[in-house]
Amino acid sequence: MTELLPVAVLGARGRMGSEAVRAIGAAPDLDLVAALGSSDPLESLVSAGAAVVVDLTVPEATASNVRFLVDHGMHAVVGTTGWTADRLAELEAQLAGSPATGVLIAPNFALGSVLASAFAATAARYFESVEIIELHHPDKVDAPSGTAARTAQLIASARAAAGVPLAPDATRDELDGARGARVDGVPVHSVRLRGLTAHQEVLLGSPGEQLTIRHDSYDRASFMPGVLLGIRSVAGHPGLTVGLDGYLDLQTGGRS
Ligand SMILES: NC(=O)C1=CN([C@@H]2O[C@H](COP(=O)(O)OP(=O)(O)OC[C@H]3O[C@@H](n4cnc5c(N)ncnc54)[C@H](O)[C@@H]3O)[C@@H](O)[C@H]2O)C=CC1
Ligand SMILES: O=C(O)C1=N[C@H](C(=O)O)C[C@H](O)C1
Repeated sequence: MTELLPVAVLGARGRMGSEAVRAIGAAPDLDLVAALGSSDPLESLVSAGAAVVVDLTVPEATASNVRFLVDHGMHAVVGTTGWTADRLAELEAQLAGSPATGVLIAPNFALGSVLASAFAATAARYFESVEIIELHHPDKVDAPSGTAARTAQLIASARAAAGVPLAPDATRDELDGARGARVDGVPVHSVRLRGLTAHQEVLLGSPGEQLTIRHDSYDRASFMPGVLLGIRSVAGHPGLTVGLDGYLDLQTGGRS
C-alpha cells in the first residue's frame, strides 16, 4: 500500500481554507492530519506529523507562519497574499539554511489565472499601453489583489527586458486614486462588489486596437486543482517558488 501524504491546513475555517479541507479530504493520496484556525497553536502541526502545510490565512500572519514551518522542516504551500519583496527576501535567506524544504507562494491557484498572467506578460511587450482592473468580493481585506500585483510585476519585467518604454499618460490633474495604484509603473484599479468572487482584466492598447485578457473565478472550486498540485509537487521543488507557473510547463505543445 502506498503511504498517504500528511497535510495540514492553516486558516481551515476561512472561505479558501474550508474549501481546501474538503478537497484534501477527497484526495485519495492525501491525509488531512490537522486543520487549524487562528487560535490553534502551530506546535500542533509537529505532533500531527504534517509534511506539507497549506497557508490560507491573512496577510499579517502568513510570514510568521511560514517562518515556523521552515524552522520545523515542513514544506509550505501558501495562497495568502501580503508577500512583499522584503518578506520574500527574508524567506529566501531562511531557506538557504534549510535546503531540502520547499515553499510555494502562489498568488493565484487557478490555472486560467496563471495562464492569463503569462499571456498578459507576453502581450505587454507589443502594446503601447497596459492597465489592470481586478474585481473581487467586498470581504477581501487587501487591495490591490496579490494576483494583480504579480501580473503587474510580470508585465513590467517583460516590458523592461524588451526595452518597451513606460505607457504614455498625460494626466496632470488627478483626484487621489483616480488613476489607480502603480505596481512597478503599471496602473492597477481595484473594484469590490457584492456578488463577485475573483476576476481580472488586463487591458492592452496600441493605435487603433485593444486586446483584453480576462479571467473569472466564479467559485473557489477553481483554485482547488492548483492547491492539490502545489501539495503534491512542493517537496520536489526545494527552495522558494513564486507563482504556480513555476510548477507548470507553459510552453506551447504545438509542432513547428
Ligand atoms: N492563491 C489563491 O488562489 C487564493 C488566495 N486567496 C488568499 O487567501 C487568503 C485567505 O482568503 P479567504 O479564505 O478568502 O479569507 P478568510 O478571511 O475567509 O479566511 C482566513 C482565515 O484565516 C484565519 N486565520 C487568521 N489568522 C490565522 C492564523 N494565524 N492561523 C490560522 N488561521 C488564521 C481566519 O480566522 C480566517 O478563518 C487571502 O490572503 C486571500 O487573498 C484567496 C483565494 C484564492
Ligand atoms: O481574496 C481573494 O478572494 C483572492 N485573493 C487572491 C489575490 O489577492 O489575488 C487570489 C484571488 O484573486 C482571490
